[in-house]
Amino acid sequence: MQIAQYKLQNNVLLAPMAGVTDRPFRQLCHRLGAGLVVSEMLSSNPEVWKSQKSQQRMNHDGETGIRSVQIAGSEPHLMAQAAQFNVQNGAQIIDINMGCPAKKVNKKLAGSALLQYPELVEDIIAAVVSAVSVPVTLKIRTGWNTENRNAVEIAKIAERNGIQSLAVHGRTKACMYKGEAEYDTIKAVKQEISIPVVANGDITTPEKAKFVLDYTGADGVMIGRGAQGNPWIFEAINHYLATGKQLPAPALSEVRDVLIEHIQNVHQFYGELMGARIARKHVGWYLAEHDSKSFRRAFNAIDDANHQIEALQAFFEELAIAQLEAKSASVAATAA
Ligand SMILES: Cc1cc2nc3c(=O)[nH]c(=O)nc-3n(C[C@H](O)[C@H](O)[C@H](O)COP(=O)(O)O)c2cc1C
Repeated sequence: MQIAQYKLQNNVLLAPMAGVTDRPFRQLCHRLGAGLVVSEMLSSNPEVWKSQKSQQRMNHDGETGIRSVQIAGSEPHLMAQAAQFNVQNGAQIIDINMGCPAKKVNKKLAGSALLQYPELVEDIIAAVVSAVSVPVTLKIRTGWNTENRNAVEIAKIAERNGIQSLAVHGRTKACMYKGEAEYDTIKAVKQEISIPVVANGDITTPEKAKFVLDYTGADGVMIGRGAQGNPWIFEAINHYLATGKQLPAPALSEVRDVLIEHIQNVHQFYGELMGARIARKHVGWYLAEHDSKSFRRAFNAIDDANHQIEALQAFFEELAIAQLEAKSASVAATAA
């Protein structure tokens, strides 16, 4: 997939997720095969740029891969200013958020609330596109609610105002995250515009990614929650799309090494205190599928990097021993 001058390394993208796709996680997903990673959203309100959270979100020092930065807001001139500011700060793509359903965002008429106002959508896109020389992409939902599913109208506005790629989450704002994503609207969008279309929503397996690509004709897929604690999903999908075959799940030792490297990077980037909090979230996601409730409870009480790493090492050692014991018990049972 090509976004203006940028040829992506593949068509499986990481979705922006505030509170999840922090810089260390994005870098990890990029290293493990995501075709493009998009930053968590940044408000267009310059008053909040000085906050520690915004400063960290704006820090691109040493970031590898194409730096796509998402902005959210509702006033065209502020959105244009935010786009310029982020480009000066290192953004190589500006992504506009018209998909977020959060009350806090929607009550300021930003995120998916904008879908109710196509004229304002056009003004924002035109202002941002003319303010920067880098490609501008857009992320939307299928509409505000079922009665107003206007993704095709918004897509046409986006294309004629210079948007270079459009990601569509197959739910309306009213759906929030309930029910299942639908892909008919994404298919209709793809048929009506010629810029790249990226399908998003409930893609959590390689088979689902293939189904959605085939069904919608989209140019790429975007993975959100399916990547939480599972940065291997990009490689798994890419491999399946290329060969029709499944990759084996990562070995326990690989999960351990990647998770520990990730947690070290989180501490390095965010510092001890905030790092410990962010690390807890990610560890919870990585270990959700293991029998780890009591470990996670204990882990959540640890607040320094070294002890967090030591605890993870001990957890994986125990898990490896338990797996070996289970294997030899099953071999013994078969032999008996
Ligand atoms: C915790 C969380 C935070 C999110 N933050 C953003 C955001 O900052 N910007 C955005 O455009 N979408 C955001 N989204 C929406 C996702 O990008 C994506 O569209 C949605 O999760 C559906 O994809 P999925 O089913 O693969 O998760 C967020 C979703 C979640 C679950």
